[in-house]
Amino acid sequence: MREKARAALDPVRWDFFAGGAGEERTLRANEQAYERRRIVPRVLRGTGARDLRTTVLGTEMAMPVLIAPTAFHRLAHPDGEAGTATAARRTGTVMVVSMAATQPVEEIAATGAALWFQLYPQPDEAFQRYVVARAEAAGCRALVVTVDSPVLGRRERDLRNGFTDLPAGFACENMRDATGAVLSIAMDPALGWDHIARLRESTRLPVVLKGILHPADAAEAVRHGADGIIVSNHGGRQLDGAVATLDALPGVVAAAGGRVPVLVDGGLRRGTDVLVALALGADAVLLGRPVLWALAAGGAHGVQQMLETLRTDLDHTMALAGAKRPADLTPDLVA
Ligand SMILES: Cc1cc2nc3c(=O)[nH]c(=O)nc-3n(C[C@H](O)[C@H](O)[C@H](O)COP(=O)(O)O)c2cc1C
Ligand SMILES: O=C(O)C(=O)c1ccccc1
Repeated sequence: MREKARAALDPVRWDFFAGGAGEERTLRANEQAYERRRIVPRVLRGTGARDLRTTVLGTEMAMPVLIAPTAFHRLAHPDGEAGTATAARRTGTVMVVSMAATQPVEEIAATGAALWFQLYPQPDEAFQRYVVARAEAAGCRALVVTVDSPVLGRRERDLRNGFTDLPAGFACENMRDATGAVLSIAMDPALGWDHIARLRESTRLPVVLKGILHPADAAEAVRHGADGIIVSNHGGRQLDGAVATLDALPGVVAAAGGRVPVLVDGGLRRGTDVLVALALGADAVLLGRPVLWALAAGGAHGVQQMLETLRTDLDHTMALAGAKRPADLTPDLVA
């Protein structure tokens, strides 16, 4: 799928989707962390047919894999976010809609997919409440608040290519205010935990903080009312040199202490990667670039094919490792 996407995409768009911050050390480290791990399988456990279904914060899913929020799907394929959502609906996968989506959340929701909505915390809290209300009204079932972006990462490929904004004819459709004007996504290094506490009070939806790496921040997140945590370094697009997410996962899981679900993203490419992340304590994982590659390669159908392939791969890997359910995946299965 990645090679098909590379062939299909304009090189500037390829660089935007593929690239990371700085030297791309963290981007590479995310995948390498999975390559380092080895599975220690159990035998003769009579798993029979596996059952990959799971429920996270009240949302049921066919497998413990969600679609990570990624910007600008219409730059990958004309099917756009609605195409990704159609694939999610057909495979029973949850899609996290990006605040930087190029279609309105109402149109994405019209596909019938189970959606969560991602938000960059906005210093204009009245506008933030307006966006949250819109996501709620469209039927989104959780808010994912991205906390690793006090400023935008330095993506050197984009700087070289002069890629600074969406081309003409595209817009961040969920950044429109009540008058229909499109506002810019603000990133504000002045924001602190009090902002999260107020956001928590402004919605009945579960609030999941995305971009936690330090165990002390996992504890702070729980203390400030977060309902879930996503261990993420933004796919290596924010702080280059940040720890690989798989290496950060056990510390965050220990700090969360079972009080809230812990999810992880970054570098997962195979069923074995999902197995390893779950064994090391994740309740579910998210996929970023694999979805973009599949969308670029084949639109909604490509994303559906990728998700079905991953599901088959995870099911097969679990059979070989002696696991019937996600809950059977424990740390002793990873060397
Ligand atoms: C092209 C691109 C755009 C992204 N846009 C967003 C975004 O709008 N909001 C967000 O929270 N994360 C965004 N991310 C980060 C992803 O949600 C996720 O953390 C990351 O892609 C996971 O790593 P992976 O691509 O190796 O699977 C983006 C990532 C990529 C590659
Ligand atoms: O989050 C990102 O990585 C990203 O590329 C993006 C794009 C547009 C607006 C905000 C973030």
